[in-house]
Amino acid sequence: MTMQQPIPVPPPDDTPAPQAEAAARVTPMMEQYLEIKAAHQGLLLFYRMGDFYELFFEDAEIASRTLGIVLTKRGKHQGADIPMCGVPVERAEDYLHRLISAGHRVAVCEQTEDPAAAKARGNKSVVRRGVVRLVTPGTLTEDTLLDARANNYLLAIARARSSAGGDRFGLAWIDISTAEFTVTEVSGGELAATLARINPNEAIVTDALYSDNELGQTLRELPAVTPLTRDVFDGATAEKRLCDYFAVATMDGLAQLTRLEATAAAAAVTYVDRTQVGKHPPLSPPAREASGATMAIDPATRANLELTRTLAGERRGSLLDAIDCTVTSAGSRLLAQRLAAPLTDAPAIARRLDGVSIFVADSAAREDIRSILRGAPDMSRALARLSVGRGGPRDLAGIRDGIIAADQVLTRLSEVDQPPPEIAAVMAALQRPSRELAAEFASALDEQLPLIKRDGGFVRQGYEPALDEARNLRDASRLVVASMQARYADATSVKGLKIRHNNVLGYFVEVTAQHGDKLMSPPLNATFIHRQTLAGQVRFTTAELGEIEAKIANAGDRALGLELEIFERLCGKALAISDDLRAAAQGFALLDVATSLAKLAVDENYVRPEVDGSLSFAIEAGRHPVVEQALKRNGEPFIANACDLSPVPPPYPPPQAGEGRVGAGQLWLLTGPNMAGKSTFLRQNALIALMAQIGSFVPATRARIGIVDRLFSRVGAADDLARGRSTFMVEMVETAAILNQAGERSLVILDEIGRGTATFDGLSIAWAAIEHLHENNRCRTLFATHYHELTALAAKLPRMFNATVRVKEWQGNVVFLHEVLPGSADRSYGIQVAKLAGLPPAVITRAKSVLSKLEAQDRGQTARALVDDLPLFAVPSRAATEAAPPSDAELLMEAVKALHPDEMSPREALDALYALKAKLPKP
Ligand SMILES: Nc1ncnc2c1ncn2[C@@H]1O[C@H](COP(=O)(O)OP(=O)(O)OP(=O)(O)O)[C@@H](O)[C@H]1O
Repeated sequence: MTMQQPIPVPPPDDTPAPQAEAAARVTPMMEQYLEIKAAHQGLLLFYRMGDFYELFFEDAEIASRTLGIVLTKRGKHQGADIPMCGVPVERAEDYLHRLISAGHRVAVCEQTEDPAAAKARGNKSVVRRGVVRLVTPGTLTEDTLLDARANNYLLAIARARSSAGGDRFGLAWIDISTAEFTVTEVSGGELAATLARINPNEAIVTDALYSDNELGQTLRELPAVTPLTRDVFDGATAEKRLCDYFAVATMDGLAQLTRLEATAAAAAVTYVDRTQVGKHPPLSPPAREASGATMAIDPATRANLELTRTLAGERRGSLLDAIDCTVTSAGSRLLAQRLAAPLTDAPAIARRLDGVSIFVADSAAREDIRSILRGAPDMSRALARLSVGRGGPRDLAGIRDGIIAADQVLTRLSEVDQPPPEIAAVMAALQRPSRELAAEFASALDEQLPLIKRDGGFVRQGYEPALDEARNLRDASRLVVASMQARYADATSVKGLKIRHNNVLGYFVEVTAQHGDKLMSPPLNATFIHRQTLAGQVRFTTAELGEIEAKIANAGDRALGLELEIFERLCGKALAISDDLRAAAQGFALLDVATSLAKLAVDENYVRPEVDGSLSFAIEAGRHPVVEQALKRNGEPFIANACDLSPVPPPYPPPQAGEGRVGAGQLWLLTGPNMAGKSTFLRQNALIALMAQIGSFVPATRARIGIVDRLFSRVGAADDLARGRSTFMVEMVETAAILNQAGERSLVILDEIGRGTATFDGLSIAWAAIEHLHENNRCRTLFATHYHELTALAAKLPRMFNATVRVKEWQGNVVFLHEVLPGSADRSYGIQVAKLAGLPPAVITRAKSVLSKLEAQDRGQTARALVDDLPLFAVPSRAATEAAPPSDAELLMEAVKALHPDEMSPREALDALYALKAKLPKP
């Protein structure tokens, strides 16, 4: 989070001492600067001076540090040098980009009158200047400043304090580059997960909220937070401000908002208005998001699962990167949005899946549509730029090409047999934009278009007779200049005589120095009027040249004026149908996502998941989407594994005394050696659930998933020193969140909790956490651990099952098979993995001898003895004795009971015998 300190502004009635008076005198320009700066505290002021934006005082210091540009001085203020630095206007976007990325906000101040006009008012007059725009991270529209594949959200957060406890928050987020506008209301407990999902580039809050201690931590997670005065968040005027923005008498027809949502929405539009200084970017009416409509995923889980970024902050290696086969930036943005907010409504998910299925089945349609979309422009961002006056001729062409592409897509889609509702809706959206508009744009715009409209040259010959006439005149006059040059060369007998043009002299005659005198002497000096002598050349003008110059300038100005008029006219026509154009753009994005997910499903061999209202979680031959792709690149296979956390249908397992609640999902305890693939297995199941609920096919041969409403993960461990938390503290904070919040519909994955502390503390915490998850949270859970002692709990907890990842030992080395099977691991093979990692042989030998001594003391027995004694392991809802760990004899009995000799191969029977023997207490 970045904020700036205001620069020192002199007190208005500062009366300087006589001797200091001269030094303290403020120049008129500095006076103007300070006045503008005072009105834009907290922003860097880009103050236009000729071809540069200059920054002064602390702004200059910040900019020179951030941009690595030279810090100079200009004059004095109150006796001290004024630090200054500048950026050239034509490269301003590049510098803006870097400042915004560093979290700064910038006020762009332009000269609003011609310097000549200022001069006319008097010699000391300063050119009038005004701020034309505030550039802030959340309100960008320029392509160069935006990431094409990500949304750029501005988020307003409004809080309602509740005396009954439990604050509520209204959230409104806008992407002005695409006109999206969404609102929702959440509780304090849901705030962090919702902010992580929206992932805004800038948030606005009241001053009070900004300095609120409780919220400080949550806000600091955001890239930029801007505090604003209370009036922006005034609930009483919210409705009116929204109505003003949308130019309606009442908001009822556009959206039904709660007061808190309206407050946040009004704050957001007020800020947009302020930053665009009078321009009014069109926004879609606020779409209200129902609470619980999306899977809640807290920030830690998002980070741990590496959904859109890896833990190292890269897009490459994230789930999004692995599944993103989109061909347009709008499609890529939509996919990222969906991944951030998986749905919880089974029918809505099924509709998305229908849209994907059709293109899985029809490869020809899929590829044809993808190739049309590949060439289609980003219409929504073109439209947004046009609406705030920052568009260029290529944006108009973007609208034209978008409509043409819509026609091509429609033609191709009409061949698809029985399009499902989602695709039918896309087709309806693509019909909307006016075809006449595309035809008109096609006849108006040239083939090759400049980026900016300023210099003209984008209207097609033949589109407007008046323009053609002005251009002809301009061009004909240029021809006249060419013939004049020939004539002058003849008349003066100076072959090398040239007529040239520059911005200072306009058109002029140029000869080399040796011919200069000739033209300055009679009779030629009657025609040639000397203007300038340079080292090698002498320059002249003539009366005739002056006349022709005026003609060319007039015709050129007229042509340019006409072109700009045409631009505005076309722009107005596009904006008049902006709703239709945005609907079509959204249609493209939807189609891109559907066809790209279909391509992914086909290329990667994914299956359509069955998503329903049950509590099932049954995955057959599941794979990790990211690890599988990485292994594939190296030509290695990924070993698929099943996972079933579905409620166990009675009568299995054998009913427990007093235990009538077998309806909830299972808890799998996964043990296995290091490097066996436990984390991969845990994550892959979470990712499969997530992919299913965004409406994607999944890496498995079959998947049945009962809607997951919250996803929790505690995997990996990292210090959070910035927040002053150790690895273990981070682990416990995240575990606490899970134990406090997970419900029956949640999916929880926990990897090695307790490992960050002393063995017995860790084991105890893990033990108690499993009991709590099983008895109180009753959620579908995957729990990986190296504490093999925990497997004993399976005998007591009816919905807990042990699973292990198989390895083979071969010639003293460990071979990873990555197969997940029922059962438990007998050891961790940590030393073998350490050997693989290249620890010195002496260390390995020593570790082995220490291990065998420790094993002789049997840590498990000690633990169990401790466990028997401790009331800690009693679950509140059950009798303490029920949760007590079983004795060795009980363990053996359980293991024998679990054997089904008739279903075993001789090999499996032999393995089972060895496993039983391993369970015998060590002498
Ligand atoms: N199913 C699989 N098929 C193929 N390779 C796999 C599979 N699962 C894991 N791997 C490979 O094994 C490596 C280690 O996996 P993972 O990190 O999941 O192990 P782990 O059991 O969690 O280890 P540790 O206990 O040391 O954290 C992965 O980087 C991956 O390359």
